[in-house]
Amino acid sequence: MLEITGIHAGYGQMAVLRGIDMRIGPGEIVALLGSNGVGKTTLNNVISGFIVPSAGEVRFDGERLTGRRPREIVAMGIAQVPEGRKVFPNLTVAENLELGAFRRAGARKRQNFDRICAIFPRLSERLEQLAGTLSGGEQQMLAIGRGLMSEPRLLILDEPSLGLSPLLVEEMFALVTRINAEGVAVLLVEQNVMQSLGVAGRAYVLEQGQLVMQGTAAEMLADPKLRQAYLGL
Ligand SMILES: Nc1ncnc2c1ncn2[C@@H]1O[C@H](COP(=O)(O)OP(=O)(O)OP(=O)(O)O)[C@@H](O)[C@H]1O
Repeated sequence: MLEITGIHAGYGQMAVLRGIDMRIGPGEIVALLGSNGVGKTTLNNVISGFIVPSAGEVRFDGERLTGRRPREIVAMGIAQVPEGRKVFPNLTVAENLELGAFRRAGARKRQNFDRICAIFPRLSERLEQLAGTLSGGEQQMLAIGRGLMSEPRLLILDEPSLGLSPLLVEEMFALVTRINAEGVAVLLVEQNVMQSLGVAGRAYVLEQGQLVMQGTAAEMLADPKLRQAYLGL
């Protein structure tokens, strides 16, 4: 479904991504693992159209995404939930969700709204609350809910577990599985290696702008290099 080929990208003179090849199939959960500053967010922004790569291309269902505007990419079926719970603090939960549905009207919008309330009961109990007064975990759920309002076939989650308490981290990963069970493919960008490999079918490891490891979650977990470098085992 998503095919990334030979992507090079950076900021000005600084090269960040140096030849990335990646595939995500329909209905998969794929984890993109790597420590701080290796280029994970940069790759997300290339997929979402916020950064134009200097070389390579991204295709979705065979159609070229590279060079398209972010809103066109959303309309094609890819939603990105950026790192850091970027909700509109002075709008209510319901209004934040509505904003995610800019390309849907009427009955479809209502259906999506109801579906998201069913996935996130915590949000459905707080629809009229200002988003800025939600807890950190609730804001993260709202950001994901807003992404789902555009009915994506691929949802990109950038560090959804960041800053959450251990219990909420568990809940977040369970939510990822639930969203995926509804047919949405997920690219899960995470530093939380163990839990990501618990829900993902496959994973890639990014180091200094290059993919250094890839395989099924089971292969990754059994790999001595990964265990040592990322799990300290
Ligand atoms: N707008 C920008 N201008 C210049 N450099 C940038 C910009 N955004 C990111 N960088 C740099 O690009 C490199 C990769 O950043 P990126 O945010 O992609 O990493 P990351 O793997 O997502 O890290 P983290 O897990 O810490 O979010 C870093 O060295 C960062 O400082």
